[in-house]
Amino acid sequence: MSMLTVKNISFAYDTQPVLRNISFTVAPGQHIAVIGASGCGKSTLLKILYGLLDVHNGSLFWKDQKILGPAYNLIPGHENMKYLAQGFELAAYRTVADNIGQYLSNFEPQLKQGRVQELLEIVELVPYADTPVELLSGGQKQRVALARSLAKRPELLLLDEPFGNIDNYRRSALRRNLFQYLSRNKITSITATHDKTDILSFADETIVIKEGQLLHKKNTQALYTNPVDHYTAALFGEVNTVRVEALYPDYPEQAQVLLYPHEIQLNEASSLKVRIKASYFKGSIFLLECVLENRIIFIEHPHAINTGSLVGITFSKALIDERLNTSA
Ligand SMILES: Nc1ncnc2c1ncn2[C@@H]1O[C@H](COP(=O)(O)OP(=O)(O)OP(=O)(O)O)[C@@H](O)[C@H]1O
Repeated sequence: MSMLTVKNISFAYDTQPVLRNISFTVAPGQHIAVIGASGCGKSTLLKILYGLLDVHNGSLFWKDQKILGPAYNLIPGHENMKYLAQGFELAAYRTVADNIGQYLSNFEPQLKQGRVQELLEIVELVPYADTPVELLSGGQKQRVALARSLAKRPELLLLDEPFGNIDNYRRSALRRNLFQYLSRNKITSITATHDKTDILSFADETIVIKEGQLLHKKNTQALYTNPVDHYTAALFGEVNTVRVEALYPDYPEQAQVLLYPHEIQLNEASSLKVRIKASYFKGSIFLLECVLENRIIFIEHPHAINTGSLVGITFSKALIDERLNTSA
């Protein structure tokens, strides 16, 4: 049974539609990512799910209960959910521990203290328990807000760019802690994000929004592995559109395929040549910017290649067949 059902919802702040005919369901325990270009409507969707905005058309349900917006519901926000907004607010002069425990009952102080301690550990802020929030960095504040959103054990957690301000060093550990915690406690989550690591490692399913419309809701691995449109594939990083016939003359002239940079290899023997424009160091690999038939493509390679060199490239025929069948 689905926990959340969204049926054909549309929304506009003024006359310009922001979300159009969005429908999907969420099963208990799922972790869902919402991705899409900046301004496509991700934050707006989360606010609607939480009941902070009134939909113009359609309806949404928490289990069997209709989710009502502010026009029909005096207390904004749904009691079984928690929403962590991008512009979260904390009590600046109160300590980290006070902020995290802000909405917890004071009837059983020991219980409350234990809970706050557990949350401090998840967001790795134990040494800052007694520090006033105003003295923290932006990323530390974000971690306090995240801990506070977990405090009352929501059934569904709605996260808007939850790791936006957090440095890479902390981000990976925090992300692992958080999703382990959510899974262990059977908390369902919907995360709006730009970060492909959030998506690929932690989202069972991904919703893709383009200009206010739902383009896909799919298993994340399937969505990445079989890219069907350039917009979606590009949300995961660089992607190339390649004319198949350029390498395999048996294919129809107009056949094109989407290939990630790691799916194209340099090969001296190949008759299909690219001109190297630049090599970008990416840590474990170099990203080569190349010109193929007057278009820019990106290729991953273990080394840098001299700018201006003409090199052969190749890509797997089996992969092409798979891609062409998928997009057919
Ligand atoms: N309060 C508001 N009043 C009027 N227009 C708004 C308001 N909030 C957002 N918008 C507009 O609605 C559209 C969707 O905004 P939204 O914040 O939902 O996008 P987003 O996908 O979350 O973007 P980002 O990834 O940049 O956070 C944008 O065109 C935005 O300018």
